Amino acid sequence: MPEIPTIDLSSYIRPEATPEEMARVIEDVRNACSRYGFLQVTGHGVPLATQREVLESCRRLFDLPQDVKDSLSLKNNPARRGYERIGEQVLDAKALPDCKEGYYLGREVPLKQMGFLRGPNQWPDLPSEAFHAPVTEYYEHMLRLGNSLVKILALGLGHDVSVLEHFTKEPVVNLKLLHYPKHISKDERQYGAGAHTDFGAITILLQQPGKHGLQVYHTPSNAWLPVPAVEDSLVINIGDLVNKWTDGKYNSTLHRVVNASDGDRYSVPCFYHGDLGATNPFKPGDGSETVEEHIRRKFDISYGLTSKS
Ligand SMILES: O=C(O)CCC(=O)C(=O)O
Ligand SMILES: [Fe+2]
Repeated sequence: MPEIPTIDLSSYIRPEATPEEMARVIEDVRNACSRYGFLQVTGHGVPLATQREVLESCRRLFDLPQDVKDSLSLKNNPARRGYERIGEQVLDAKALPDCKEGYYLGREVPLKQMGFLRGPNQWPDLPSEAFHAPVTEYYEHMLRLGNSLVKILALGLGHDVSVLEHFTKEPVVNLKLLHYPKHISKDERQYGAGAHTDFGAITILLQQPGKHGLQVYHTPSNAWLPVPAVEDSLVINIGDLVNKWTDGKYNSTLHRVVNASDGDRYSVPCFYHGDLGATNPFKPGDGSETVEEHIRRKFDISYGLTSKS
């Protein structure tokens, strides 16, 4: 059975990395992206304590009373920051609504500049050290790692990193805190997250260690490959934007979640969408839609929203 590859990023990230070491990482990432659209990374520079704290923050948030969480709903927020109830998102229209609850947050943007995917966060009423501080710290690491990863991808495609100038100018990078309750449904159409591809450029996913459940579709073997939830490994996957921009050279691959653990499962995907006004950095002037147009269409469909609601 094929396996999603694991790549040690430290030989690219560390300051004393040699050009040969960096080239090796670029090549390994390129192969994983074209073969699977998915990889796991170690040596990514995100401290283990920061990973544990953000997962604890998930638990604290989702343990709040339902009415408190509902008062933070993303549906009332034009920036689409905030809370999604269990069953509110339908990632696979052929399956039942997702058995997960979620919470979006991103860069703090002043209210007067609020627009789709940009604006102030909706912070729950929890002490800073229990939520705001650890989540913000994790977010800063995601920004840094995301910026490195998009460079690695561009280099692997044979481009100079300067092609990313507009795309990385003011990138929309959003975290989603997720909670999957214990899977009890006997209905085979019920998933934690229905089969989908991610909308944006790349996703960096933290899974709660030992809480397996993520499965990736592998076309050549017509099989769903499990991506084990290994401590200190982050899952990276290609989203639809990069798939489209590279004509499928880097694949956005179908994946889904069934909480395989005996209890709650928490995870934290980070969606690196890029600058909302950017178009294809690898083929400038190809007439492709902007990042904003692309994401808005996919996002709104999955929540049954129209752009105005
Ligand atoms: O929770 C996971 O492991 C994956 C979540 C996911 O695929 C998503 O939110 O797009
Ligand atoms: Fe996903």
